[in-house]
Amino acid sequence: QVPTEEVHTMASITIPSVETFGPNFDSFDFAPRTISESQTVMSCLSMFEDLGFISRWRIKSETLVRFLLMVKKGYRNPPYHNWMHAYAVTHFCYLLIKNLHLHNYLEDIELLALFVSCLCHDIDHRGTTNSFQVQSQSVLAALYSSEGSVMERHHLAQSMCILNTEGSNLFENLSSKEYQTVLDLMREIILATDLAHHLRTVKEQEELAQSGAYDKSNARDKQVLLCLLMTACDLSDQTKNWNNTKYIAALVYQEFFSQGDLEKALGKNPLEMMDRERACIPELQISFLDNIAAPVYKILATFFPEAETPMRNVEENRKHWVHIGQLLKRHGNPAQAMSVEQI
Ligand SMILES: COc1ccc(Cl)c(-c2nnc3c(C)nc4ccc(C(=O)NCC(C)C)cc4n23)c1
Ligand SMILES: [Mg+2]
Ligand SMILES: [Zn+2]
Repeated sequence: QVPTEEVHTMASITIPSVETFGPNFDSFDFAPRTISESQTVMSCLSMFEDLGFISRWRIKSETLVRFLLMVKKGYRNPPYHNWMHAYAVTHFCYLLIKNLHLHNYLEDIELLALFVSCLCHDIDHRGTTNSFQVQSQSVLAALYSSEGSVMERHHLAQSMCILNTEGSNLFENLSSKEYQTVLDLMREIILATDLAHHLRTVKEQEELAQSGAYDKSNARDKQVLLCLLMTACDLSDQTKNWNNTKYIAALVYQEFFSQGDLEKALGKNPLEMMDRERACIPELQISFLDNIAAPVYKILATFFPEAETPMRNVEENRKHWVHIGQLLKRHGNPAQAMSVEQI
């Protein structure tokens, strides 16, 4: 259900080279959110082409364009979990494949599944958490709460719907065995984007990285690596410049505080990080970096020395939050929650 003329126009053009979108488009320091939203679908075409996916998997350009437009349309517009988040996450996956020579660690079909999962991983997100689905007894909770990872199961279901729609099935020219494999991989990868799942597997990721005994023929090793790479893509806004990090925090807390407002209206007590009256953003972000984001990029850099830049940038961003926190203590009333505009 995307306009046919738009599909034909975009499918008929020659796909621009990635350099069109910036000289260092393939460097870890490139911030994908500097690409305007109107250019994102075209630049996804360029990434598919540049990664060799179009010829390797015999993807028809009309099908690819329709798939990308359907995925983009599948995202709603909450402050953070919108199409631009999916685009930024997908761009980081492109950087990983280009800069870390992942072909020595993973099969081609696993890289395809990872890249497509990045595009789809948060589709139809409502800007609220899994626990909010259960608390508010949403339709999605009714469908999926018995298995957990409520939102992630919904993102997966929406992705499968698009792939099952005539004309937007990216994998139409894969063999039936390849087709089954890529869908199984997308299921694992998208379900792994639940932070609760990540927190259960991060220890294993660390041990595998430190052991130096990664074995490409070991299915579990490849699964653990894929989960690490997916989370590294999902949190990659933390690996860019301070301006980007500051902007992302404003978006994330707009989303969190809106959920907190809803929870108060429902007579529930929100978590401190969702309560605009209580949250101290610098403090919360320092603990998010320390407990969740920084370890991911440390482990990534342990696996891949070429991934040092993202790790260093996260450390840099933490220093900025410490500085902001000090300013707030010295000049602001510590009890007064910093408004997101003040960041
Ligand atoms: C990978 O999956 C997700 C899902 C949802 C979100 Cl919002 C994020 C995410 N992406 N950027 C951020 C930033 C800048 N700060 C965050 C602060 C807290 C949390 C959070 O969920 N804390 C709960 C605790 C039980 C882990 C998530 C944050 N986050 C990632
Ligand atoms: Mg998600
Ligand atoms: Zn995400």
